[in-house]
Order: sequence, then structure tokens, then C-alpha cells
Amino acid sequence: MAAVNLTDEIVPDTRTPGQPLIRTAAGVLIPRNQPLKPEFAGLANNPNIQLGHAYANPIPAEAALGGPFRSLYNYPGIARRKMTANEVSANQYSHDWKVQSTYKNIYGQLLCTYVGWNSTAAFVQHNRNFIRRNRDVMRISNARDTYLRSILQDPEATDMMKRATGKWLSMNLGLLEDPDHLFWLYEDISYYHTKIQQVHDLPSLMYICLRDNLVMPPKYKYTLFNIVEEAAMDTILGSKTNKAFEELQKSTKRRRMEAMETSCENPDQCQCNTIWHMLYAPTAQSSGSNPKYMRQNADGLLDMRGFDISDLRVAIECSDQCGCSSACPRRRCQRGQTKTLIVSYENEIIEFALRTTEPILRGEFIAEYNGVVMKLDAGTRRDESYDVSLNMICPELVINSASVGNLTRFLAHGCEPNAGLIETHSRVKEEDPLIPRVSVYAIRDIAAGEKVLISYYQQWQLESKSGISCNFDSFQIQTNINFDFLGAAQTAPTTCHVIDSLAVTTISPTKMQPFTQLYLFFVIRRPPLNATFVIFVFIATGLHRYHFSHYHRWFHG
Ligand SMILES: C[S@@+](CC[C@H](N)C(=O)[O-])C[C@H]1O[C@@H](n2cnc3c(N)ncnc32)[C@H](O)[C@@H]1O
Repeated sequence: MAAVNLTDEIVPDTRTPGQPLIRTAAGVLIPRNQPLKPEFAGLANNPNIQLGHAYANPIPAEAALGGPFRSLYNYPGIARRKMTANEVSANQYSHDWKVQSTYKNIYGQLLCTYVGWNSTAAFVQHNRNFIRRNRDVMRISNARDTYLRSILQDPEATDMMKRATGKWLSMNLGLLEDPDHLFWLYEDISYYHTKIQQVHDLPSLMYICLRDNLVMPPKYKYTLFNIVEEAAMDTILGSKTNKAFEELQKSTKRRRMEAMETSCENPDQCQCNTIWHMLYAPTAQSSGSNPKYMRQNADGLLDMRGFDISDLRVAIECSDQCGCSSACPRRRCQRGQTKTLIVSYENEIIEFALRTTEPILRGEFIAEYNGVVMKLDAGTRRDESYDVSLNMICPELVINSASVGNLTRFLAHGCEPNAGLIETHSRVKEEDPLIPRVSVYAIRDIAAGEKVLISYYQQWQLESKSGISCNFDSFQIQTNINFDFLGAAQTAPTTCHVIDSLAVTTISPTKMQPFTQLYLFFVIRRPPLNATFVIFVFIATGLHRYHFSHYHRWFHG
């Protein structure tokens, strides 16, 4: 075997900034102290594949210098050792250091923080040249401020959320003097994850927690390509979907192909429809499910009408063999995210969720779901709530984003989802392995500021035999009975949360005292566990927040 491209650690892509189509296709995890399998020889020589023993988020060079300050928080890819204001002046560092972010201070002056320096070394900037030289940073700060101002105008935002915008909109002295404040950790995570996004030509990423007291931000490693465990790579290499087009043609029985249009820039050479027929189209022998072929139109949009998570769906994208450019409508996942999204802390139950800062059209691509591709029966413990299955491309595998992933790991469950996951057969080069990919597309138009929600559960999981479902109508029946009993019939559920096997609905009855909330907890039956259907009713005056988090913890053990 020629020189093996095996490193200790797989790292976020920094090799080809600005050229998304020749970036890393995947990282493959090879167990330590084990020889590289001969079947992996092709991977070892493929410049688009990184082979390594672990996935790491190294601290970028400009922040790695370090200083005497050691932050309380140890997060992957985030500089922990930083320089303080004293250290900076003792070493006479210039203000040309790389700018991390900017804010207005309470006097309306422009204040800036630097990469690898702590908050005590934030400086006021008077110079117009500063704005000219740091347009990128200013653009991100302005987008953040626009989002925060929109919260101030939002009738649904709570008083606490509005109050908390102050921390970001005008920096106060207290925060500057407290470099261990969680606020700075949020700022660091936003900066370092944005840096990885930018290498892939993707928009910035912000983490925001609009609460008086910030909660710990999420801790995970950030990746924009899938990391494949060795056993999963074996499965991929042996799978029919991984075969190169010509090989597939030789090994597939000729079938009559229904003529289909393609929006590919080069329709005569486009192979996508043939791949659909050879790999995924239902045959006379196939029984049961009827897989759906998702084809982008000339604008790169998918027809998401009638989206149902129990359907099998696959989108097929062009490879270089189709002879089209990187701008081809049928390479939408390859081009990646274009809308700026925010990871926002919602509440004690949902925790973090994704919100869009820009309108998204129905059928529009939102982002790729990245994480670790692993075998379903890998035997390793994982948080399955971050699993996405690959029923069409490789049913034995899942993508799990609990410890390594990208922003899509924050997609929350919605009873009325506005987005859906689409398995995506996509590789830039035909000689690359076909790493399973999953894209997130909008099911309906999504307005700026809205949460991006998917449905976690299939209908059979939500509807037990006793008729419990994540459906406001059925909750309404239950709640009216209870309110009749309380003498307050004119009520309506306001929110519905589903926590794993638990559904919670919060109701503010009109005839009850102000601030009184009623929480109904439903345990949803999930076959094969035929757990008894339980309803707890709590009437809490003033203390409702306490009850909410208390029972949440109780149910999670
Ligand atoms: C894929 S994660 C989503 C990200 C997660 N919220 C976080 O902060 O890391 C799935 C978990 O989010 C929470 N979650 C998501 N949507 C929810 C909802 N509608 N109601 C309650 N919890 C939700 C549940 O704890 C679930 O197990």
C-alpha cells in the first residue's frame, strides 16, 4: 500500500477554504493499535477522506498562543487559556490582533473583543478604519443585533427574554469584569463554530440564551462532514449503493426505465434518474412501502407536499460524472446551508432549538444533518434521541449527532413540523465512497424568527390504542373535561411539548386566577411497552416554573 494517509486525529476542514466541492467527504475512525484493513487502501489514498483514530476540534492557531488566564470551562475547540488585559499591555501587543466580536457599550461606543484574549482585554474602538477592516465581524454583530431587536418587538417573547437581550445589545461593565461569565462561553462557541462554518462557505452561527441566568451551553464537537466508524465503513463499502455508476450498470438487470426529466444543467449526461431506477425504485417484487424519489426543480427546491415521516424518501444528487457545475440545482446538499440560523435556548423542557433569522421557502434546503455514522447494533451506548435513520441508503446504519455534529442536532420536535429530513444519495466524485447523507428541507414557508421543527415520531408512535396523540384536538377533549370540573370550560391548550415518551401540554385557563397554569402530563404508549396511560394534573400558582422543571427531571430519572 502506498503512503497511508492515517493521522492521529481527524480535524475540521481547513485545507481548502472557499472551495466547498473539494473539501473532506468524510472522516473514518480507525481503532488504535489495529492495522489498516486492506479494503481501506482506496480510502487511505483518497485526498477527500481523512482517516484517524478520533475526531478532534483543535483550537485555531490564532487563539492557541494562550495566556495566564484559565477559563473555568473546558469545551472542545474553544481556547481555554487566554490573555488578560495586564498580560496584553505587559507584552505590548498591538490592536491588530484578530477581532472576535463587537458590541456597543452602555455609552454607545464600539467595543471589541479579540480571539484568545479574555473579556478584561476588550477595547473601545474609535477608528473608522476598524469597521472597514473588520467588515465580516461587523456583519455578524449586526445580524445578531437585528435578531435581538426583533425579539423586543415580538409579542410572543416573554419579559425575561426581552430583558435578557440587554446582555448582548449593550455590554455592561459587570460582564467585562467577569471573564468566567457563561456569556463569554456562548460568545466563544458562536465564534469558533462560525469559523468552521466559514471554511465551508456557510453562514455564521450564533448561540443565544435569552434568560436572566444563562444555562450551560451545549458541549459537543462541531463537524460539517460525517465521521464514519470503522464497522460502519465496512458496511458502506460492501453496500450496493456504494458501487460506482458503471459497476452498478454491469451488475443490475436491465429494466424498462420510465422516462423522467432532470433539472441537471447537463441533462443528457445526468445519471441521477438511472441511479434511482437501479437502486431505489420499487419493483414488481418489492412489497409494502413505496419509496418516493425527491428531485430538485430548476430552483433547487424539492416538492415536500404531503411529507410524512413514515414514508421512505431519497434525493439523488449529481456527481462530477453528470458533467454539471457545482451550481447545478441537483447538487443542493453539496453546496450546503445558505440561511443564517440561531441555536436558541427555549425552555427547561426543550432546551436548545434552531431558529431561522431569514425566511425559508417551502421545499428549500436548510442544512445537512452531520454526525457520526454508526451501525445500529454497534453495541456502544449512545443518546438515541440524536439518531437519524438511513432506511433507504443503508438501513443498518444511523447518523448520531450527540457528541459530534453540526447545528442540525438542535432540531426540536414539533407537533406541526415545518421541516423534514431527506436521505440524500450524494457524492461529489464518483470515486469517493457513497457516505450516507441526510438533508433538512422546509415542508412549508418558514418566517424569520420561527423555530425549525421536525417530527420525531411516526404516527404509530404518537397514537396509542387509547387514542393519545400529539394532536391538539385530542388534548382539547381531555382538557375540557378537566376544566368543566373546575368550572372553567372556555380554555385552550397553548403549547404541546413531547419529551421522549412524555407529552406535556400547558394551559392557561381564562377563568382561573392570573399566573395559574395547568400542566397535563401524558405518558404516550410506545409499543412494545404497553405502559399505562397516566395523566397528572397540577395547578400551580406562581410556582409553575418550579413544578415544570421538577417533574421534567423526575421523568428523566
Ligand atoms: C435531537 S435533541 C434536540 C436538541 C436538544 N434540545 C438539546 O438542547 O440538545 C432531542 C431532545 O430535545 C428535547 N426536545 C426536542 N423537542 C422537544 C419538544 N417538542 N418537547 C420536549 N422536548 C423536546 C428532548 O429532550 C429530546 O430528547
